[in-house]
Amino acid sequence: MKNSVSTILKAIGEDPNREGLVNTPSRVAKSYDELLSGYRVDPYKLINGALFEVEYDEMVIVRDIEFYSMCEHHMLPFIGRAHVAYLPDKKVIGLSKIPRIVDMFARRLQVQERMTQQVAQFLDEALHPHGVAVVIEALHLCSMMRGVKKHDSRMTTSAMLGYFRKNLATRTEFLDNISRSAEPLHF
Ligand SMILES: Nc1nc2c(ncn2[C@@H]2O[C@H](COP(=O)(O)OP(=O)(O)OP(=O)(O)O)[C@@H](O)[C@H]2O)c(=O)[nH]1
Ligand SMILES: [Zn+2]
Repeated sequence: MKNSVSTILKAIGEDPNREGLVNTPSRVAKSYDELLSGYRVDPYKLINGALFEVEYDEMVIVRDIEFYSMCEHHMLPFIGRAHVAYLPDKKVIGLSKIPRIVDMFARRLQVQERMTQQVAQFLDEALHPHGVAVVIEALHLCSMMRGVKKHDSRMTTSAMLGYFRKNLATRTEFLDNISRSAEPLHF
């Protein structure tokens, strides 16, 4: 990775040996290691058995989970918030585990649609709930600082499984709840 970054520095006309850049290849390598660490995470280890049997069958919603991801087309960041809900079938998951799952899928080269589905599908597989819903809103730097240069266009994607897909009232309850979200996205 370090050699490749040096090559990029030369290709853009920089001198990779000048003082400010000498350590840049190793910094970038370290930084990618962190930003793209999601490939090396086993999601079942991540949830660490934090699944609990509870007689609770109403909707659980965790909203405004901030995340940082990288688009696979340009390797530029997209950042935003995920809102996740599920309808438990006797099993609930530790609260902190949902943001951890979002982070794990965010820290890969992604398109927002796939990331949305992966979060929903993993929760479905791990919890076997009556339904899962994931809505993600994000700003894509590739559309803001280059290309079409649209600063305010945010992308919203959703994945609805089980009752959230079949039952309009369930979906509406979730969407109403997240529409009362915090302040708008910004950099
Ligand atoms: N659907 C989707 N598209 C994305 C995402 N991230 C980036 N893109 C888009 O991926 C597309 C790649 O298009 P290309 O024409 O191959 O690449 P490009 O020439 O850099 O495109 P422009 O961004 O239009 O300049 C662009 O339209 C991006 O806006 C994402 O998460 N989901
Ligand atoms: Zn992009």
